[in-house]
Amino acid sequence: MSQMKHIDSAPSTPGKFKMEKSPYSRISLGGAAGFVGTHVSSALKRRGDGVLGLDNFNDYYDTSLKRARQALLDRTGVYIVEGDINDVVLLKKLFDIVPFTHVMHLAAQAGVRYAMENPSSYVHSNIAGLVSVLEVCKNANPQPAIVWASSSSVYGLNTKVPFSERDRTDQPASLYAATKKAGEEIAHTYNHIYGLSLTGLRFFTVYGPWGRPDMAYFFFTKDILKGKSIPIFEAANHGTVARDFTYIDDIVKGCLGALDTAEKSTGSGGKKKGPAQLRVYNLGNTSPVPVSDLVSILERLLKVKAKRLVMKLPRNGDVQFTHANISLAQKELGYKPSTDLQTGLKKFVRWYLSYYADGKKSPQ
Ligand SMILES: NC(=O)c1ccc[n+]([C@@H]2O[C@H](COP(=O)([O-])OP(=O)(O)OC[C@H]3O[C@@H](n4cnc5c(N)ncnc54)[C@H](O)[C@@H]3O)[C@@H](O)[C@H]2O)c1
Ligand SMILES: O=C(O)[C@H]1O[C@H](OP(=O)(O)OP(=O)(O)OC[C@H]2O[C@@H](n3ccc(=O)[nH]c3=O)[C@H](O)[C@@H]2O)[C@H](O)[C@@H](O)[C@@H]1O
Repeated sequence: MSQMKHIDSAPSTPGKFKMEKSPYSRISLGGAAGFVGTHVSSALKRRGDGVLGLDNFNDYYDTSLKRARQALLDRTGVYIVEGDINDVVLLKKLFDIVPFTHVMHLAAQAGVRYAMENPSSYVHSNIAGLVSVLEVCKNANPQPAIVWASSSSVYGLNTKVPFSERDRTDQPASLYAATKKAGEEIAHTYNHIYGLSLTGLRFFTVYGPWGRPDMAYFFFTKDILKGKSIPIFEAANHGTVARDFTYIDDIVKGCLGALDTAEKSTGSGGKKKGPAQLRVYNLGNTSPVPVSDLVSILERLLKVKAKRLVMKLPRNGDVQFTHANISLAQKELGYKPSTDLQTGLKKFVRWYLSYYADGKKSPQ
């Protein structure tokens, strides 16, 4: 019942919620109050697309940050309906109000290590939730094109780098990775049986302003400023632990490229032009940086020396090294990341210091 109350409060006519500006798209954005969702929603809105957000505002991390992102989006004209992607009645109602041309599906239980604490939240959002979204999309007329977030974690224990889309993804190191891999297989099924157009994006460790407090660059910043020690994982084989850290603005461009090149399905009554798209792309940065170097950059930007606690990489779902081959996304989506880690972290730190400056908010 409470879900219905939320949707009843969604505007059903254009106003703040403008959806009808042809030739622009009408986009349903799941996970809009999340880190990536906030940036993608506002970029879409800025260029004239209609966006309706959906988010359940769960408390995996500080909900006040999600509410602050919501307030930011509200000012740009993006409305977020509060509800769960597993609520099929709610989803159908949204599709009745708006004939969406595209679905940008970013809602998920993110985070690699938390999967050991709360495995069922991953099954709920990343498997059951994805199926709910696809069930509703399959029955919608017209059928929307779907772009959704997979993850670099699907490469799992594969050590052949850089990872390209054709490489093996059958050795996930975490339950999170397994649910993202399952999502890719589920996408295959809905494309095969129902002709849904589906594009999966394997993001590589995204960072930037309005980011996620559970991610290392974010809580390292908080703890360095507090003078607390930070655990830096070192591989048992003494090899480098590194990530292909990717700045949020580059990821946004990749998402928009994927939406713009996604082929719309024709819906139940229409004639299909041919087999619907089923695509998957790496969205990374091509230059992995050791985690210890990330800490050095933060030290310089914050002008505080970190208390480093170097420890053996625990078996906690983390993989040792990620590196994206992005040539496919470059060719087909026009994806061209342009922000290096130093520049991107500078923007993050500037945001962090100003966001928490007034002392009324504190990072949790
Ligand atoms: N940030 C990264 O480094 C990264 C890397 C690879 C993949 N991804 C994927 O990209 C997507 C966005 O990630 P993010 O970093 O913005 O994470 P996020 O946690 O900030 O955003 C996800 C949003 O989805 C919402 N949500 C979760 N379960 C929901 C449900 N059942 N119903 C409705 N809303 C729900 C959450 O409240 C949250 O606001 C996720 O699918 C994530 O797995 C992120
Ligand atoms: O690219 C991806 O697919 C994944 O990127 C991130 O996962 P991760 O790369 O593990 O990001 P962090 O949790 O921020 O960790 C970054 C690095 O810091 C290291 N780390 C983390 C925590 C810590 O206490 N110490 C430490 O050294 C990790 O081992 C890792 O190498 C996101 O959290 C996932 O949601 C996402 O799916």
